[in-house]
Amino acid sequence: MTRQSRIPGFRDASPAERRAMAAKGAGVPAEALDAFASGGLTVEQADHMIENAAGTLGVPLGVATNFTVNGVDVLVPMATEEPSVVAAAGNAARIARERGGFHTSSSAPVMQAQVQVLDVADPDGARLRLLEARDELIRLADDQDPQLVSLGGGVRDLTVRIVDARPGRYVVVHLVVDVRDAMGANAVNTMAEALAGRVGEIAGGRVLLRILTNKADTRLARARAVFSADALGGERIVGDIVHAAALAEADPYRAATHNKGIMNGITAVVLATGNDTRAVEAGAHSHAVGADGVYTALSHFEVDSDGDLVGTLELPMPVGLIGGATKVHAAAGSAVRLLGVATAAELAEIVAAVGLAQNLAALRALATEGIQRGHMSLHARNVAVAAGATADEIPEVVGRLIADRAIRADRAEQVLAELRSPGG
Ligand SMILES: CC(C)(COP(=O)([O-])OP(=O)([O-])OC[C@H]1O[C@@H](n2cnc3c(N)ncnc32)[C@H](O)[C@@H]1OP(=O)([O-])[O-])[C@@H](O)C(=O)NCCC(=O)NCCSC(=O)C[C@@](C)(O)CC(=O)[O-]
Ligand SMILES: NC(=O)C1=CN([C@@H]2O[C@H](COP(=O)(O)OP(=O)(O)OC[C@H]3O[C@@H](n4cnc5c(N)ncnc54)[C@H](OP(=O)(O)O)[C@@H]3O)[C@@H](O)[C@H]2O)C=CC1
Repeated sequence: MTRQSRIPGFRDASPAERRAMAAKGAGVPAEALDAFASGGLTVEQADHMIENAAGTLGVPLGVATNFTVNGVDVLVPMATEEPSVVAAAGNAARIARERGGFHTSSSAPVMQAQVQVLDVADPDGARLRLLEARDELIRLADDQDPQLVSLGGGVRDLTVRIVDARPGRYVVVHLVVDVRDAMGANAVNTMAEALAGRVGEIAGGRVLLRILTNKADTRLARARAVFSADALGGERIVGDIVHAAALAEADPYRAATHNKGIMNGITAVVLATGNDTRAVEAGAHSHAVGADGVYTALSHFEVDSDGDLVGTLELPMPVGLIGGATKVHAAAGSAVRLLGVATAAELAEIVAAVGLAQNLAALRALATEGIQRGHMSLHARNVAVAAGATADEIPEVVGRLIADRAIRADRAEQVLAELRSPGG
């Protein structure tokens, strides 16, 4: 069936209606999204997931509309506590779909583990001895995960670096592993630990660390979209968005905020699908450091020959559909069903598209009216609730805060007091 992510009336529906509309749009049974209603995790389940579990923590789960990725409509589950993130993603996706939506690609799902060797008398000699033993070491690593190998994954390469550090020179072996549909940390860590003894013998040193690197620059996801100048508001706004992005490329102070905007979208999808947000964030920020050692923007914006804006984003995306919490958390399972993805690569590419959308929405707001009007209008609901407004009172309090352009706690309390006073 054809999937439909452009759903009239979605924003004005109730959460239960939205679940039904989203399931219909994604072509999955309505009950596939039931876990979104309960949060998908009991305290008993939580007790099996982490140590000293004392409960669970609820996070809002929204669905971003309007996404088209590689010609297919996608409804995107986003877990976030921040107002305006889900609206902004849907807003940019609506603009992108005019020019065909997002186009994505990814490298093979390859992760790397590092094995650090200390006290090596001849690091250059050790490096070549390890490379001579490459086939033996790869076989030893692959033997640790026959299931992964049978699925078409397994070790793809073994490389050796010499790292000059303060106390001396370290020989560092990199095990390069195709982890298929897993995030891969457990898989590659098991392999790295299994290699340690033999690597130490061959190098003639003492093995210390044996662990995945989160600088996952061999596992990249990419997204590209064209945003029409008309839909963005004209040539001047396109130019100003390019200037806004250019500042992020040139200035680490702006780059950190620019990339935070990208991660607003990325982390929300990564969390919703039960993946490791810290791994993705570590990969993204390490990738944002250029060859010159300077932290810069992860995305790029330029103007095409038609005068439209072209946005591109490429970053490490170590996400999986197997392992970690992805399979045990019912709401994460629902999120994956909503997305309709069958491989980790498909998930990674959609996450990159959401990151680009999020970035464009923020840049457009910043290059035009500023962030506060759109963001703070949506944040006004939080301010009203924090001031003690009940469900019946929220719309009136929010309306007055926006009209007064004073989205502040003290003003919300004042408005509430007025509303509750006789004749208010
Ligand atoms: C907030 C909007 C979207 C309003 O934008 P708008 O133009 O006032 O909204 P609209 O009513 O014309 O609606 C346009 C589309 O936005 C979506 N939309 C609009 N409102 C809703 C809503 N209530 N619920 C659900 N969806 C909503 C929705 O997709 C809608 O189209 P539709 O599908 O309905 O045809 C816009 O101002 C925007 O995109 N702002 C950017 C907000 C943002 O980036 N927030 C992130 C938090 S700020 C931050 O942390 C990062 C930052 C900004 O510092 C990063 C950086 O500096 O680069
Ligand atoms: N630095 C970091 O980022 C670290 C992260 N972690 C955590 O590691 C966890 C992720 O580890 P990960 O290795 O993904 O999880 P798992 O070990 O749970 O899952 C991977 C395993 O699943 C099996 N498998 C079954 N089907 C597939 C398939 N289609 N594709 C790939 N593997 C398949 C494989 O073999 P088999 O059946 O033999 O297991 C594979 O080894 C996360 O919870 C993360 O938070 C842990 C340490 C460090």
